[in-house]
Amino acid sequence: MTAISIHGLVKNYGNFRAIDGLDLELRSGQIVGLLGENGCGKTTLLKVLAGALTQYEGEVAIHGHRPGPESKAIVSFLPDASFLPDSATLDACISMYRDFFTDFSEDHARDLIGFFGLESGRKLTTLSKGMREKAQIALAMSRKAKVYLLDEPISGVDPAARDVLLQAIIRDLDPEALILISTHLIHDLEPILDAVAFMRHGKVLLTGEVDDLRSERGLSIDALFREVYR
Ligand SMILES: Nc1ncnc2c1ncn2[C@@H]1O[C@H](COP(=O)(O)OP(=O)(O)OP(=O)(O)O)[C@@H](O)[C@H]1O
Repeated sequence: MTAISIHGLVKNYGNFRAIDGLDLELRSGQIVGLLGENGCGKTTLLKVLAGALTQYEGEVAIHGHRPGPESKAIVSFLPDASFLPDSATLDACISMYRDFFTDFSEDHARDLIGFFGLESGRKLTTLSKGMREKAQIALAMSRKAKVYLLDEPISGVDPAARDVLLQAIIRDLDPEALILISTHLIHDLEPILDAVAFMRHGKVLLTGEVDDLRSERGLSIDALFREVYR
């Protein structure tokens, strides 16, 4: 089933074209890595899909809905910048999510927060970057969404903890959900990815299932990335 369908997407910031006629079709039930160099448009694309950027041209559909209230109800978006109020405790953040999102499971969030070793009474200001990322992931993944858009979710997490964190992301995941995850940490993400979309200059350069790409090219996705962008 098609989860995301994009045709001819163009997004300009003033005179600068950040997304330049992008086409992409992604089906449900897979974890897709959105990969590409700095500034190629990954965050911009995720923001359009999340409904956070509304001025664009082209066709964008998420389970048949243009980005807007109906799509936001089924999309869990984890932006790259911190979006939670600094002075709030994790308990307060959990309450906010409970109030905002009918598909949010407080039990699941508390379970993940405990699993990550975070105390829910702590204020966000007292958390390190990596701890904060873990908290944000716990909240975003505790919605029963159809589509998860995760923008660089583990960039601040230490290498030893990344694996555990990734396993926690996919634990209890609805097999019909789509996760689109932008990252530069390809080597770390590769074990959980089903497919990838490589971007360059606001377009999709290459897409495919990771197993197909690895056998066709005889390279890991990490090595393929280095070759493509050399
Ligand atoms: N608000 C903005 N105003 C003007 N230009 C912007 C704005 N946001 C992004 N851009 C430009 O659009 C292009 C795409 O940016 P974007 O953040 O989508 O890239 P990215 O692929 O996520 O990069 P990175 O890997 O560094 O996070 C960049 O050239 C960036 O400078």
